[in-house]
Amino acid sequence: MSPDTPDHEWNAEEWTKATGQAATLAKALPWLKKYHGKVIVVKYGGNAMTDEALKRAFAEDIVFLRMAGFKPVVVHGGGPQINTMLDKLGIESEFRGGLRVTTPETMEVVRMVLTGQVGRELVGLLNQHGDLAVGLSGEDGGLFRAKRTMPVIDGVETDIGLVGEVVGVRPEAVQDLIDAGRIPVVSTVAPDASGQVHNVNADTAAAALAIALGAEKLLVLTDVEGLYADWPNSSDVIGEISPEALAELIPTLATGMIPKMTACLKAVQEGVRRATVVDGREPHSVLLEIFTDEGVGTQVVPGAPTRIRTALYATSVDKDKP
Ligand SMILES: Nc1ncnc2c1ncn2[C@@H]1O[C@H](COP(=O)(O)OP(=O)(O)O)[C@@H](O)[C@H]1O
Ligand SMILES: CC(=O)N[C@@H](CCC(=O)OP(=O)(O)O)C(=O)O
Repeated sequence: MSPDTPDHEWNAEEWTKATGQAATLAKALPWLKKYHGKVIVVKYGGNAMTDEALKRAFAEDIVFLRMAGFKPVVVHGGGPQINTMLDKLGIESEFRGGLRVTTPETMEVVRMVLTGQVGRELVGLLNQHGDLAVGLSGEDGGLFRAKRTMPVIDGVETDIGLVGEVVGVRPEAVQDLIDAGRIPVVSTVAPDASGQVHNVNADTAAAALAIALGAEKLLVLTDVEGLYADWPNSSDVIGEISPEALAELIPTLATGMIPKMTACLKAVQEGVRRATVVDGREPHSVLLEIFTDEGVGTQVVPGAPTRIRTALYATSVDKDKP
């Protein structure tokens, strides 16, 4: 049934369903009160955005949050989509320390795919629910200022090309959209002081924006259940962890989890109340995370003792959920 369905006689099944829905809505009240008017930055990851049904569910969640009085801001990645385009063009690409080695040629593709393809698609999906989304990139309105980064890989500072870290944020353009009731959708290419555009990991950019906006929460979608305590040997998930304990763990992490957890750590260290990594393969994972006590994924919260739980899915360390 929808708001447009004409009134009619209930049957027993419909009545049970409707009372269940009313109970679910009533249970959401504490979270609606907690987050009403608050900014939540949601980082939508490349691997969690390759399935059509998941994409539509994500768009519904974000529009739901906005309609419920929250202020969601979407920062998107697009690693898999960049890989596909680089493959088509016959350009080789490698990752070091979870970051893409970015030549000037690769940079052109990154910018085209993130801002011209992935961002556009996301805006289109969100706008099927009422034209609230507006896309912008780190180049717009001086949103991000990047500085070339030299990550430490195996103990050595390494040149990986046009890869930047965010050293400055002017959140006004995003704040204006929020104030106008819109949903900003941000892609994460960013110029340095000379105007040279750099490739910025989307988790890193999402954290920088969450800090600059004074967000209540940073929510990062990924393609695993959370941060595994002993990846890839066990599927035990860290449910909750303090920034101090996470800082100790980061040097032991691998691949994409390095920038992701570093971003969560920085966000919480710099004023975001909590940062959570959730499984974007789960439909409606954003609503699940926000409207449940139990919590899903891995939360970084100041003062939290490390809490480890067994995985919800038996084969979590595999990429594919059963
Ligand atoms: N301790 C860990 N816990 C969970 N995943 C880990 C861990 N260490 C490395 N990984 C890897 O990091 C990946 C997530 O990073 P990435 O692929 O960059 O995510 P996304 O594309 O969603 O931004 C996981 O799929 C997993 O292969
Ligand atoms: C420097 C760097 O690695 N940039 C990323 C930017 C996109 C991104 O972060 O996408 P996901 O969130 O989907 O991984 C890249 O080129 O893939």
